[in-house]
Amino acid sequence: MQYPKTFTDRMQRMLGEEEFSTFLEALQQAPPVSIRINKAKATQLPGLQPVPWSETGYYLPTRPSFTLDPTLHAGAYYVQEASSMFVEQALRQAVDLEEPLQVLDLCGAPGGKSTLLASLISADSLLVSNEVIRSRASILAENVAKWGSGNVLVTSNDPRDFGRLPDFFDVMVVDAPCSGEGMFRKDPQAVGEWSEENVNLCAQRQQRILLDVWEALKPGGVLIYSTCTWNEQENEANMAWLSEQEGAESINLALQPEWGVVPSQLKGVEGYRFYPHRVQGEGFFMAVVRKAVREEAISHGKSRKKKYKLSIAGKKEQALVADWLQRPGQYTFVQHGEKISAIPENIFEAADEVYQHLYVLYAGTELAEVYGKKLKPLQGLALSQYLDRSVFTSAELNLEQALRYLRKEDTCLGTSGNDWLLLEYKGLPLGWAKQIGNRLNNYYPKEWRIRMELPAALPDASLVIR
Ligand SMILES: C[S@@+](CC[C@H](N)C(=O)[O-])C[C@H]1O[C@@H](n2cnc3c(N)ncnc32)[C@H](O)[C@@H]1O
Repeated sequence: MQYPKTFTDRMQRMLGEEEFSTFLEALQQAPPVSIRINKAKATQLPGLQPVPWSETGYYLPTRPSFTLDPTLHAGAYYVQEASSMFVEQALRQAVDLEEPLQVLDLCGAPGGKSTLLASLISADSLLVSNEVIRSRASILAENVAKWGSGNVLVTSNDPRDFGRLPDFFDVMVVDAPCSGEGMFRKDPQAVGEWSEENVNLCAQRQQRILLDVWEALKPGGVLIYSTCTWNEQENEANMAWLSEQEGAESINLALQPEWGVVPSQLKGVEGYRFYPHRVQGEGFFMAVVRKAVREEAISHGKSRKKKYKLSIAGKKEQALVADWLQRPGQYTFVQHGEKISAIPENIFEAADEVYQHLYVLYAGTELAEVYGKKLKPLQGLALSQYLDRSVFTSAELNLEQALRYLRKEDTCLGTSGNDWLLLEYKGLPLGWAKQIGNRLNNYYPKEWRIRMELPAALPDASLVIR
């Protein structure tokens, strides 16, 4: 692979002659494959090598066909590049995760950081997972629903819209769009798209994004900034600029030497660099800063609102869905058109505030759609970590049946009746089917279906154990 000369010259200056050659060698190696498991759905994987800075990340010895593993579709794990799991250290070291928090993941799609954040924050915390590009926001909503934590709102707004929520978030993750130098090994197309001019454009865009959302961070709140590129402009220089411009203070993280993470400093702000010859992972940069606390705290409209944007579901509808989730008393059931969703009661006020100002695509746990006097259970419920499975009739599928179901093919299990059936694979719910006599109607969401043709021989590729 040929890399642009301005890029290699800069990396050589940055790393020095000797280290630069090991760096170039590492770029020729196959990228490692890693996953992060959803502890609420799957157990730890003792046979696999852990990602050192993550409690739930593992390396796989080879790349399986993830599409053919129904447990991935069940939200039991997420395929995530190992370096980016380092966000976990920022959360664990710089934030009190026991506290109820309002967290924003600004550049959220496809959902690697969001699903990680959802696993780390407490059940009383709200995660707003945003993605400005609408088509990508739908993929984000799909991955959030599969993860099933129920305390996430997926929004699709431009960063500037967050100015409507001043001093709202305790924590913000800005995993900014960047020039992607750290992805050169994994994605050769990134090499073709790279230019010095694009680096400058990215750096300017990142500054704009940071300024746009800064107002939404509470004084004393924590910003986690990351990119998957190595040039200083998009990384340390942007953080130093933010610190000068807005008085942000650097938060320094404790590093284990064996991790191989390289700390960097510019104008008092510390950053963390990931190089493929030092870590098992792709190129990555992260820095953590705290917004200065103002002398005078500004009141931010905590007074009780008169009119809520969210509508509470009718008593009749609430009674029908109330026992579908474990601990139903902890939720507020809301209705939007035909759809009934559950929002944890403790985050209802904050969720409503988000609804007042942003475009919300997915909220909490989508439970059911009302049709006539009946309810149709929704995919969000099947994948919820809090689904009360004892309420529904379920059926275990074998691998081929599970994959055919996920392809949205018609399925026949030799059952009969007219119930809703929760279809499972290895004890993990995949979705719903409706029995009509001895026929089964497949209710898997059509936008989520597997499009790949099934191979003649199906290997049991499932990675996790329930
Ligand atoms: C590095 S990716 C995010 C990856 C994601 N955080 C994850 O861990 O899966 C950057 C995201 O920023 C979005 N984006 C592009 N332009 C943007 C802009 N002007 N403001 C905010 N986000 C933008 C992209 O669509 C992309 O999804």
